[in-house]
Amino acid sequence: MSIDSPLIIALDYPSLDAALCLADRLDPARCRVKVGKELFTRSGPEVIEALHGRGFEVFLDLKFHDIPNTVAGAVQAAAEQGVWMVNVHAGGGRRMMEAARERLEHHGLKTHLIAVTVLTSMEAGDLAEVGIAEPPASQVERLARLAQESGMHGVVCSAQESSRLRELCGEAFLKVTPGIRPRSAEQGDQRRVMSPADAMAAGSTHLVIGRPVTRAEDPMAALETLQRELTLA
Ligand SMILES: O=c1ccn([C@@H]2O[C@H](COP(=O)(O)O)[C@@H](O)[C@H]2O)c(=O)[nH]1
Repeated sequence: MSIDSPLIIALDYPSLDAALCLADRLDPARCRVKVGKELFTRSGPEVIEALHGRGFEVFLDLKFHDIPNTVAGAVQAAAEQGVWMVNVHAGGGRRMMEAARERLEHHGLKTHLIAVTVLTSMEAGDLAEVGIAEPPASQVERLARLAQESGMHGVVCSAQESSRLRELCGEAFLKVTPGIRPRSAEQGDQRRVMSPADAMAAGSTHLVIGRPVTRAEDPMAALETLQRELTLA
């Protein structure tokens, strides 16, 4: 199935049952779902099968970052499970990203392959502490350019960088943006945030939303409000 919605709901739950409990209330024609490190580490490939069985397109967000051969193998394993999207860290460098892309091409695997630039939880001080003097926006641009040259289909960035990346990398280059916060929502550990409507206006192609929906008192009502705000309802 191929859907138009930009929404990707992050199923950050500590068990398969909890994740499927929300998934069973979602409509796979109106959103995609994301499986991240916590859920995948607990449930393994079973969760992917269960979500596919319910008709969802799945973004497997494991942010691979290792030597090129290891990352290529991991990306191949993800793609062979039929996920819609998988990601690596752009900081792993050109050879790592190229090895991942070439492996998918070699096996005719059509999974979207994207690269994480700078985590949306990071701000300038965090980058400085790990030896990066550039502000987040410049580091994101540098890594997005490298990701595009290495054949990635897009990047994970914050929506604050989407409009600049639209100019730099073009409309078709995917800008998958977590750190989405409706105005009333708590920021939590996120630092480079934006509201859903502003993120779309800025050029994000996909919005990743976790806690504002999954931790809401009424997750389905929170999602409805979001869809109405984006005129997707
Ligand atoms: O830079 C990044 C990359 C990935 N994420 C993931 O997105 C969701 C966001 O969840 P919220 O609850 O809406 O904050 C989460 O799964 C992260 O692992 C990110 O936030 N930033």
